[in-house]
Amino acid sequence: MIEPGDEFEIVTDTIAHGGACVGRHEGQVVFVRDAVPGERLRVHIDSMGKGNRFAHAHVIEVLEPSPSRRTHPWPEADALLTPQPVGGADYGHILPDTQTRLKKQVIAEQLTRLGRMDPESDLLRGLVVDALDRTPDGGWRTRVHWAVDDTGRLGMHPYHGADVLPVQELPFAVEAINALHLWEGEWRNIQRVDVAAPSSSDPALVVLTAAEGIIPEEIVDDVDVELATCLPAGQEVSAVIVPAPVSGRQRGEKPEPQLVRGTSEVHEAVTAPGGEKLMFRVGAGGFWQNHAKAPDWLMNTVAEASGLEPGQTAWDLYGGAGLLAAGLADRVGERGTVWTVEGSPVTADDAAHNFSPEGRARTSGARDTEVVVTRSGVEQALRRWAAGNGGPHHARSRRGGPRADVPQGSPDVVVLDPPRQGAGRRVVEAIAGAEPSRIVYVACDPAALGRDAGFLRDHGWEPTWLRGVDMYPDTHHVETIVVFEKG
Ligand SMILES: C[S@@+](CC[C@H](N)C(=O)[O-])C[C@H]1O[C@@H](n2cnc3c(N)ncnc32)[C@H](O)[C@@H]1O
Repeated sequence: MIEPGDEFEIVTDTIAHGGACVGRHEGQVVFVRDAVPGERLRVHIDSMGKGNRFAHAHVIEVLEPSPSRRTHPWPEADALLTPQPVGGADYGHILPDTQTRLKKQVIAEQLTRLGRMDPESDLLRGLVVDALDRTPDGGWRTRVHWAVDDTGRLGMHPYHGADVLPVQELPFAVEAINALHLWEGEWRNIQRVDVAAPSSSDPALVVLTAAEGIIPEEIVDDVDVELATCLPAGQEVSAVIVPAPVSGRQRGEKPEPQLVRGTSEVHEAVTAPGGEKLMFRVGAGGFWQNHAKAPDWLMNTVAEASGLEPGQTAWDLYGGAGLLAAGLADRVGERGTVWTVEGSPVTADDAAHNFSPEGRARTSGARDTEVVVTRSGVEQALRRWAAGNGGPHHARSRRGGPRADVPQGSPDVVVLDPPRQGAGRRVVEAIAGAEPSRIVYVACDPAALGRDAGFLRDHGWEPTWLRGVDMYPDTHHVETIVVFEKG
């Protein structure tokens, strides 16, 4: 029987969802971090899983390396160099082509195991995972964050740990982020530092989250001095301090965010399907895709996968600042309708702005497209839609007319792009109940996708198109797009 603290040799077999490799020791399954399939390793058992049925381990020594192993490009994240590697690059020790191949295996495995798809189906056998290029500076991430330690220095957390380990330059970040040298500051009274480096000519936006009990207004001057210490001469930046998040139980007025320099938003430039340049406003803390090349790829791929025709109606659930909605609006044109639903107040406000007359997220073919932006949880919005469209909670607005915040009529296509936990049974069933002809599921977690694919298949929806995209290099994360059609 394996116990925490045990050390032994093991040969790793396959890759598992979540980044670890699977091996066996005396008949028991062991999930080994920092490994590559097919390696002989010496491992240390860190913990046992549910009912002691499996164990979690990390590598102490590589006895026979895989030909796909490389020196980790980031020493602070290299498990062979440090006992507490920082998170955020758990595939860094694997050659890039092998990373993509392993991600393909994980998608296929989750769609088979949880989605009950046939592993021998043409779709799974022909699965392609595209890899997005990095920017010329070698980075890819346009959104990063650091934790702050007790002395005000920037750092990152280790895998599943609360410590803050000092970290300076981030090798995966685009140059515009590392150029700020923020690690040279002492960020007292700050608990977290986020940076957004936009694709437009706007300067990067630094969002500093105040420590618990600190009022942003009182530390504006300190933060400004610290910025002056770090930034190279002539380096422009925007910076805003936001208050510490409040838990549901805390009462009283929340302190206001305080602008320190520049503006509290950035603009993101994206190339639409016909080649036009669109611009999206993204406010401080608002959602935007992380990989510099992801917005173009996603907008274009999803628009095409939707198969939408002029005059049709599309739903864009978990819509963010309207990235995918803009591509859908371009396809349905001036007689069509797009309904986009977003739960975060900042991001929903960005979407509303982006499709307003002042916004710049419409292609020339979508100037008059009806784009309805609803700030709401998706589940609640779908309930309101059902109530206004003869569903189980059929109802009119309080004034007696149709409900203003949801469109009338059924969708032709539903696109959904939920966060990691996926959409879940209730949302999936509500979408199926709206009877679109096509559902396009954009997933950042293959296991949640597999589970939701299983729900859709229970209702007679079958995957008809599938594509992966490796837009999180050096991590185990991967994006998958699946088109489902009825029957
Ligand atoms: C993966 S992002 C996709 C955003 C957008 N499609 C894009 O590509 O930019 C998911 C979005 O869903 C929002 N969100 C998360 N849970 C939600 C919920 N239950 N209801 C509505 N929106 C939600 C998040 O704020 C985030 O903007």
